[in-house]
Amino acid sequence: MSDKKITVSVIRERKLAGQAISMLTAYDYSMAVTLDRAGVDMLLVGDSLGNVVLGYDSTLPVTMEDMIHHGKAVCRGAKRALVVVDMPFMSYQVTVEAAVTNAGRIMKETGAQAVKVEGGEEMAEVVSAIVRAGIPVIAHIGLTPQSVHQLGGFKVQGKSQAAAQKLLNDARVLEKAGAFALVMECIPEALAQKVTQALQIATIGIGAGAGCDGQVLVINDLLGMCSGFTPRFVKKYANLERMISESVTAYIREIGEKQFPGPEHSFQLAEVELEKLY
Ligand SMILES: Nc1nc(=O)c2c([nH]1)NC[C@@H]1CN(c3ccc(C(=O)N[C@@H](CCC(=O)O)C(=O)O)cc3)CN21
Ligand SMILES: CC(C)C(=O)C(=O)O
Ligand SMILES: [Mg+2]
Repeated sequence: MSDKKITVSVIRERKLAGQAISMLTAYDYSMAVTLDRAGVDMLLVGDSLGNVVLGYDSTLPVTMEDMIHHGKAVCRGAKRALVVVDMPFMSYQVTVEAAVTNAGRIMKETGAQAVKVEGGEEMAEVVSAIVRAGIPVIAHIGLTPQSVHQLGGFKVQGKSQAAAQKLLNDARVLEKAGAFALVMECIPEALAQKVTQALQIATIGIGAGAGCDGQVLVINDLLGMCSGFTPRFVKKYANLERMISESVTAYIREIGEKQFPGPEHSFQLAEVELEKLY
């Protein structure tokens, strides 16, 4: 594996070559370093940090300052992976001008290579304006968590013929608007496959089946570090919560038993110096 920086052109070439694309969320420096070294292609500073890092029950309270703060940390750790920062709720929905200004702030202040925005055809103008400013954009359709109250909950999208047709149309319009990739969240596998075949740009699925050009997951879900969040699309590759809990329990016990710190963790004073003390 080459350690050259992944660019938007590399992602385009991967789609054409039929080579799978891997993406994971990261919210801090040490996780970014670890995932980057493991070879993940793209790191998403997701607004899911609202849930996972900040403890909100949705992504709606997340601010530009939150995204920039965590985006900077991730960019410092990502040598090879392409870093994408989610635009937070209300940073791009009010006016096209504000959307471009905020996308520009994210690029200037974090060093990310792209931004991501949620929404279908209604976001085409925003996407093309940001792209015109020279900023690569990933679009995001299907279950768009910033619209959870309009969607009426976290439910699979595109299940009726009309809803599926709208998503296919949204995808085509967003490609035309200049998005270089498309995240599809919680939609039927056959629909995601149809969209993937219809587009020249890469599709990245989360709960959208194996027919996408790539996959994304929230890192805490994959590692088993977010108790209680178990939608169908999550595969737990580890149980870090248990490992952390067992490690900390051992630490507490060893403190009580004077097992920690041992001599190897402590600094010694020469006997002659000790004798001089009065
Ligand atoms: N830890 C975490 N992981 C995520 O993937 C994630 C977040 N947080 N926060 C922001 C959004 C919210 N997301 C969610 C939240 C809930 C479901 C969910 O309950 N899905 C059901 C659908 C059930 C149905 O309609 O049949 C599922 O079982 O997958 C899906 C995505 C995805 N994002
Ligand atoms: C789930 C992914 C696609 C996302 O938008 C996030 O983590 O915020
Ligand atoms: Mg998001």
